[in-house]
Amino acid sequence: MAATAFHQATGILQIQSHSLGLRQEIGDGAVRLPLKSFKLELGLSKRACYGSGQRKLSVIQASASQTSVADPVLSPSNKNTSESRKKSNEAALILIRHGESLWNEKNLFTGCVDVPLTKRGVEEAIEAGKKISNIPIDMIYTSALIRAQMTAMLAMTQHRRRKVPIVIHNESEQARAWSQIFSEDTKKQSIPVIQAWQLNERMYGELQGLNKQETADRYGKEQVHEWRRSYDIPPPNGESLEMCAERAVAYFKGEIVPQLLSGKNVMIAAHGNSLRSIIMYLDKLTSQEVISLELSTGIPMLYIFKEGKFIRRGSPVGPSEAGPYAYTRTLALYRQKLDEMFN
Ligand SMILES: O=C(O)[C@@H](CO)OP(=O)(O)O
Repeated sequence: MAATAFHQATGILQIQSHSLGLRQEIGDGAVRLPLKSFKLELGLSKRACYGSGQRKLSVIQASASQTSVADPVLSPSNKNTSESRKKSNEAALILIRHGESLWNEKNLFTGCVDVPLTKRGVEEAIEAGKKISNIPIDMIYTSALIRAQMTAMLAMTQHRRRKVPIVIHNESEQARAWSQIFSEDTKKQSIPVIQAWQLNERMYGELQGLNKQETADRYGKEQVHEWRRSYDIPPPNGESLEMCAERAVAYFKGEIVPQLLSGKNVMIAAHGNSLRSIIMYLDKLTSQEVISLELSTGIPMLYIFKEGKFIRRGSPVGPSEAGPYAYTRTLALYRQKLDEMFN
């Protein structure tokens, strides 16, 4: 459980947390792994160490001179939306690993095999959506795989802003032409969803479809752990985390960072390993540190992009978003507006 207090005057949100939603995995059975020393300080990107112990996180609010997030909900009648977007000096980045898939449930190596969610995975995605229902989202990126796409769409059913996520089809001229929208107002009430294979799960090579436990029994626990978690050792004919990072992080830098720079708030729904590679980049983890980075299914993580830096805001642990997130002033204002408009 997490205890929080938000002080309106100072804008300081304190979280007392046992866990930050990262976990240690045995097969695909999740065991939560509280962080040993995880510091959140604005302006500093801290390395995460993983171990046990209770943490008290104090997140100091950004300066009061910040302007609003890029969403007309903050200024429905304001004609200067683009101007405020230009001035906006922060953007939210949500990362979410897909909910449980049918092969997670069966403890099979999945990789790029396109397997849908279980009922539990559907529920995880909906719960995740509740946790981020007050965070602004202007663009959604998913992998090309259905488990990530289902997760994003199910999560968005819970968003209070009620914008419509719309999959962008750029795969051919015809697809582009046939999916055009002819109303600017309708466009404003929608969120583009971009599907990118570069965000796919790491290609697991000849392990795809094999049972994780049986593979460990056959090749030894250590060998399988090396294939699954090391940075640069690929599974047979598959991608190492390093190879996965070459495409996922390149895509993140080339396509997603420019959106954040323009003030857009972004959600990425992807996979254990494509997200591990992105988090390794965001948190500046070493190839040793990334070995112990494990992500739970369906747990959204929030970063703030500000002045070219990614600041981790913690991760949800409670049943709602009230505890997990250290809102910045901008996010708190966005939420307040949603309260005023939709309550
Ligand atoms: O099977 C997979 O594709 C992944 C994620 O479920 O497995 P691992 O935990 O080994 O990264």
